[in-house]
Amino acid sequence: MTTSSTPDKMRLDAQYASDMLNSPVEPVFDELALFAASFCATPIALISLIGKSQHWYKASAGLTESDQPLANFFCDQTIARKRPFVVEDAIRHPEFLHKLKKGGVPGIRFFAGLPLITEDGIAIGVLSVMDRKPRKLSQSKLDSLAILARHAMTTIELRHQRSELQRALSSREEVYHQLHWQSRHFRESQRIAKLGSWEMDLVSWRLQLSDEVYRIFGVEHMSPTVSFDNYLQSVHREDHARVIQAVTQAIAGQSPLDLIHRIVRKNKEIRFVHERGQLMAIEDGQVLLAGTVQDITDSYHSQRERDLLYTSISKVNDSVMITEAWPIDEPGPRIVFVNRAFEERTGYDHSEVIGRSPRFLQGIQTQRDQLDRIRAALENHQPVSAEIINYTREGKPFWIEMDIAPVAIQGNDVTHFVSVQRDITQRKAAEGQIERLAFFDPLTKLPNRRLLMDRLEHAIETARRKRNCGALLFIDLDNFKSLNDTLGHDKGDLLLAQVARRLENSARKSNTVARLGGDEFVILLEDLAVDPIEAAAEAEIVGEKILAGFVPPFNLGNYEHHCTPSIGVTLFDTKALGADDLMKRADLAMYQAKSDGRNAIRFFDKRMQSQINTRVMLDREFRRALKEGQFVLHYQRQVDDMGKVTGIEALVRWQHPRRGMLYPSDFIWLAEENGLIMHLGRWVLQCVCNQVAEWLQHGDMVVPPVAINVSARQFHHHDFLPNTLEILEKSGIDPQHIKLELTESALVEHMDATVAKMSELRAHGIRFSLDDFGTGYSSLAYLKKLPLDEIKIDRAFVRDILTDPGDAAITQTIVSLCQILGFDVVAEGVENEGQQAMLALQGCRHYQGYWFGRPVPAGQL
Ligand SMILES: Nc1nc2c(ncn2[C@@H]2O[C@H](COP(=O)(O)O[C@H]3[C@@H](O)[C@H](n4cnc5c(=O)[nH]c(N)nc54)O[C@@H]3COP(=O)(O)O)[C@@H](O)[C@H]2O)c(=O)[nH]1
Repeated sequence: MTTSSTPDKMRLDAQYASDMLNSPVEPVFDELALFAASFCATPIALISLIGKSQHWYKASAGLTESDQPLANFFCDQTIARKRPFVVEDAIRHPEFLHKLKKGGVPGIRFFAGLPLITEDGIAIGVLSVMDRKPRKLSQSKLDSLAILARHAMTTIELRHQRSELQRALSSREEVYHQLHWQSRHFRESQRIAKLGSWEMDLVSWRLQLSDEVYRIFGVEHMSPTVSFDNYLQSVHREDHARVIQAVTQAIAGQSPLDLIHRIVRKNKEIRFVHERGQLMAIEDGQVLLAGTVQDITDSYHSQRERDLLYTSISKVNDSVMITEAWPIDEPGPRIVFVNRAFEERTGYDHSEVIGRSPRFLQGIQTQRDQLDRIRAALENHQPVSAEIINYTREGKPFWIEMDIAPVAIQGNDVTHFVSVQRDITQRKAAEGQIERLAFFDPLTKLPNRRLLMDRLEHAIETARRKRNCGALLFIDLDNFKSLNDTLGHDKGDLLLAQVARRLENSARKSNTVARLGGDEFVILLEDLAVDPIEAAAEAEIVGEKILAGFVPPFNLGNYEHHCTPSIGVTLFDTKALGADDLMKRADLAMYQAKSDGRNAIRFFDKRMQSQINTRVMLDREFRRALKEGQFVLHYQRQVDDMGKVTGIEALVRWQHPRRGMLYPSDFIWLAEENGLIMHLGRWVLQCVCNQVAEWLQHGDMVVPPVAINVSARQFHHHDFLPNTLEILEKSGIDPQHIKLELTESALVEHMDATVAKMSELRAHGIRFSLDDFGTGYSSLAYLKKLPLDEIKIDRAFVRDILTDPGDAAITQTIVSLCQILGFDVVAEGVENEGQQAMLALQGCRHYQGYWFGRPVPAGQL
């Protein structure tokens, strides 16, 4: 229901203040309305309050919904007039005619309203009676209605006062709760913080203390205030003077109160308190000394403990370093503390190291394996001990023994590592000295028998595991005793020291050269070949080097001495004997060398010895053969399927003065082993070039390319390329006449270098043939890379080509492969017509073999 009149702000405020709007139904107003209706004998009575946009019917009797607009209108008029308003017949009232016309015949003809006016004179509502027919209202009745209206207003005002009272009460309760909470909160805070508060009256020197102060001092809360003297009774006697002085100064305004002193509780317990205070002005101009007292006993003790710990750690003789616990990876954990001993030992001031990772202490000699071990432990937050080398600020290495422990200062999480380090440089030096004495010969500085035996045991084990061989060379100086007897022990010692160096020069660094005592030395060779004969050859080479190393005279002061060794050799392999037995065998072999005339090498094993003898002899004969020109070349033709000669292969032979003609299989291995293959290879090339030049000179034959076999060791020698080009150039023949035959094994080693070398030779016109194809790696990958001209099918496949389908399939595959890759293909070892026919059927067009001609001297080709 809306009100048509302009809201009066004051009226609204008054209504709100009276809490009448929106309030529930109250019987007292209903009774008033009913009484007004019956008293005036009207069918309708109303008590309404006029809001901003609404009429609130606080009580109504007989009013229908259709009556409401007109009733509201009259109420608004009453409010506006602020005095009794009577309309005896609405339709006769010219002032309201326009209003009544809009609504047709009005439901209400008679209206008498009394404004409800507050003490402040504000009309907030209306008490009215209405009738549906016109009528008159006597003055006495109107006066009575006015009394009723005042009564209604009084009721409203009483109601308002009651609300005000309630509001005041609830707000007081809230304040009370707030205060209560604050006071409890204050007390709790003080208790938790062990912080009491006090105020001291500067005239009476009496103190008012908070509850917590009593608790801290351990005294009962008796009276509201205590005297300063009383307070002092709890202060430790020795601290009285300080407390009085501090309080006096604070009162004088010289300095705020701030001191730590002891108190003594009744039970004699001593506690530490921190007093703080300052002057404070309160409302009436009075000045107080207000302050706090805090029980700091626990933190005081732990601070003292920390100080003690810090001072102690700072002063201990061991270096102490504390780092954070992370990061373990780069840049490493940061140093947070180092003590004085650390500074003294490393030469670094703590300001230079705090914040850095301890890694700056490491250097070239710091043991990687130890660092890895430490790291692994730290990653798992485990304690670890290690002995490592660190470096001083000047870069000097020193040994430390260090214990690192993880530290968790908060909960269980490791936050730091503490490292305690002792300098063990001297101990290490002493240990080194002891070790040298225990394991090394002081005269020659070589390992002694003890260390040798240790290493020998180890070497035997390694050989067994790796399934290869090792060797023991027992060396005894010939006629050493007579040197000692004639020139004296000084000279003897001098010789022994020099022998030691020469023996070291004869062996590899990985081998052990030891002195057993006197003039006896041993060399332990490890990692020799798997095959005992090959291993014996390797040991023999070392023995030869030793003999050669003794050829130059030894310089013993102003005396040149010639000395020879006798060397006994024994091998050990997977079936090796124990170290002692091996030593005995090598010793026995050495005696054999002595009895065979000294300055010699002898093997313990007879079969080995004879093989070595043969090899040594062959080696000597080979060298002589090169000098005396005992090598010859035979040539074998290569033909096409028309029988035309398309190539020639040069094959070396050794015309041995005693043993007759020797074939490459008898001596090429030796030439490769002793390195003379380069020498022989040069001779072969030279010889072939001369032969080609001669054939070309005669002009009675078309000279096809001549194939020369080149072994792997020869090809990879750094002199091979320049030597070959030099010989060819000097011979003046066209390099097109030369074809180099290489085996697969020679080519797959050092692939890139091989391809480069072949390419350079090929650029000069030299051709390349791949020998023995199919027996080795046969990898398509390397075939594609190599600058080849020709592939030779190994004679092993040709031999059974007619009977073995597998071999036939291989030859067919090789032929097809060559066709695809664009290589010539030559089948070697063709011994009959059937083999040739089969190869021809498979598409091979070039052959070499006894069927077409054996290797023969040039003149018989
Ligand atoms: N580094 C050098 N190696 C060389 C040199 N000369 C030869 N050799 C290498 O020795 C291998 C064997 O040579 P050789 O004993 O001379 O045998 C060749 C022929 O005699 C033999 N052949 C030829 N036809 C047949 C036959 O029908 N049947 C049969 N059983 N054997 C036959 O084959 C050898 C030639 O083969 P290849 O070289 O593979 O073409 C020799 O393979 C070279 O590796 C040298 O100067 N330097």
